[in-house]
Amino acid sequence: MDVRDDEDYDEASQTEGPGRVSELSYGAIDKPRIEAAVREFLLGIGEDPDRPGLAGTPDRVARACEEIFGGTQEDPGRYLRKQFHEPGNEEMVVVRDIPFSSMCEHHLLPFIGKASVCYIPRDGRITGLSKIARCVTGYAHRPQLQERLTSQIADAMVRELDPLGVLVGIQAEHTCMTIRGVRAPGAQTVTSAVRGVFKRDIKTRGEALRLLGL
Ligand SMILES: Nc1nc2c(ncn2[C@@H]2O[C@H](COP(=O)(O)OP(=O)(O)OP(=O)(O)O)[C@@H](O)[C@H]2O)c(=O)[nH]1
Ligand SMILES: [Zn+2]
Repeated sequence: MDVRDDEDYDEASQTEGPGRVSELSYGAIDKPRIEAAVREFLLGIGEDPDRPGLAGTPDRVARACEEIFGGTQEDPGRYLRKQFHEPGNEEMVVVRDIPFSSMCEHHLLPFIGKASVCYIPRDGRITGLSKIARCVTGYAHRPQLQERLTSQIADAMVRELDPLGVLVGIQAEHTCMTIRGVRAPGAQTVTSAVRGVFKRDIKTRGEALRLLGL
């Protein structure tokens, strides 16, 4: 069985329900199982899964799931291990407005937005800029909560780079709040995760928030 290797994986929140552990292979996409479930789902909403328009749908959804949830067994923090050394550089780095889409774990509906990551390297220990965006995308490829996504990115930065500080901000629109339920289109959820010097130093945090446009 594949076991997720990221340290901050919140096992406690994943243990609800009967017989889960024996049935689960974290991060493995079992396409036949998804196809069977989609067929059941179509029956559940009163559709005929064999009508021509829907005949290919279970396969399509299974392939879409590979794109949306694929790679969840890998640690997205691994991207940050591509590092460079600029001795003495302890200046703020900001990668702003990284677009992402993720799936809300409560409704399995997308939430879509932008993530911004700001950090201050410790003695010039920096990572490739694209690796920060890859890390965001990696954590987004799971059933998620926006708050958890935000913290996981910040914690991966701390773990892999040991920076002086990290601030992650995410702004997203949750379709579970727009196309159903409360139906509040346009409502934006903003979350932040603050680590290290940004936690202690209000002036530095203010500068970071300004650069992040938050
Ligand atoms: N904190 C947080 N809540 C989320 C996120 N995504 C969805 N939710 C919320 O999860 C909650 C689930 O509430 P429930 O009462 O169990 O579900 P529900 O009956 O479908 O709730 P409504 O959406 O209010 O109709 C809702 O308030 C959602 O808005 C997220 O990323 N973070
Ligand atoms: Zn939701």
